[in-house]
Amino acid sequence: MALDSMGKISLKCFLLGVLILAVPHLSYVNGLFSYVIVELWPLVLVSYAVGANAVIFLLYREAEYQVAVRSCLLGLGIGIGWFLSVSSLSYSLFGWYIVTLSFFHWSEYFTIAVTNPASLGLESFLLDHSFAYHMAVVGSTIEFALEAYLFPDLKNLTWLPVLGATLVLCGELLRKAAMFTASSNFDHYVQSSKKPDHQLVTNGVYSWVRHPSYVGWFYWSVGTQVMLCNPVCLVGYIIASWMFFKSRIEYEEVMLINFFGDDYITYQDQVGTGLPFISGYRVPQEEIDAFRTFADNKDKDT
Ligand SMILES: C[S@@+](CC[C@H](N)C(=O)[O-])C[C@H]1O[C@@H](n2cnc3c(N)ncnc32)[C@H](O)[C@@H]1O
Repeated sequence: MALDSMGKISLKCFLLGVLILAVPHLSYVNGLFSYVIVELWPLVLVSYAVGANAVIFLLYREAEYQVAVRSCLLGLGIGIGWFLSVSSLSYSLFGWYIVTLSFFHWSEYFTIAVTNPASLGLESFLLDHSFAYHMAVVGSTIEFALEAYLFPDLKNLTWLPVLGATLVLCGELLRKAAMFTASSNFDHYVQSSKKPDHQLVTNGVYSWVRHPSYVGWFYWSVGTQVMLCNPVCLVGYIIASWMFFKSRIEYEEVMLINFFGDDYITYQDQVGTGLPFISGYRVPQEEIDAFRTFADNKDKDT
């Protein structure tokens, strides 16, 4: 798997953004420079962010610039989230949330750049996923801010955020493992017509569950709300994500049955979807029996 030029630009600009983490360490330098860093550190961080974006503006044009600026901002998100998480007790969980979101969106783009560059586009960042997704992020931010103000003790728990972070990490790992396993067969858009090279994947994490990337994303999104100790959004996220993946899996499986026929139906019999109370699209048993009898007879005739 070779990394194409957009993937390289994305990686470089993301790292340029993440490098903001090094800025406080410059305070070890003696003299006036050190004084500026220690006393005026918010200004120094803003200057770094502006400087990094100016470099990108000078280096890249058009499509490359669009990828570069998004990657850099997501890298800066990692740094800013980290600073927030270590500098303020009541807002430290929100800092982790920013780190989590920034890494997720950048790594979606980068993983597609590595595994399926033919389908790579700006939308691979999944930043414009849907209006509902944006509302979910805004809703969780508002709930966190309100509860941090009204019930600060709720945001000072330790075991719940650790549980949430574990869910986020496991969900992220499972999703990325699915993307690497399915490779060029994985597309952010559900395909409605079969590409000539589209193959059915049933190995690796696809032998554990039929929809590993959705299972990963489901637990990742629920994990973010556990991590934030957001009870209202936790319930909302479970219901909304479950409904979203239920309808998406049913639609996707109709397409997959069209593409792969009996091979996919056999796969469905052997492996579950991986999401609770979601069984996917099932062809009625009589139709499967009729089809298999027809296929057997056809084999005997030839
Ligand atoms: C966003 S990916 C999600 C894949 C899968 N549902 C999962 O959760 O890992 C959607 C694309 O993957 C393809 N796809 C889903 N399952 C597949 C499989 N087992 N083998 C090959 N392609 C698959 C679909 O055709 C669709 O275009």
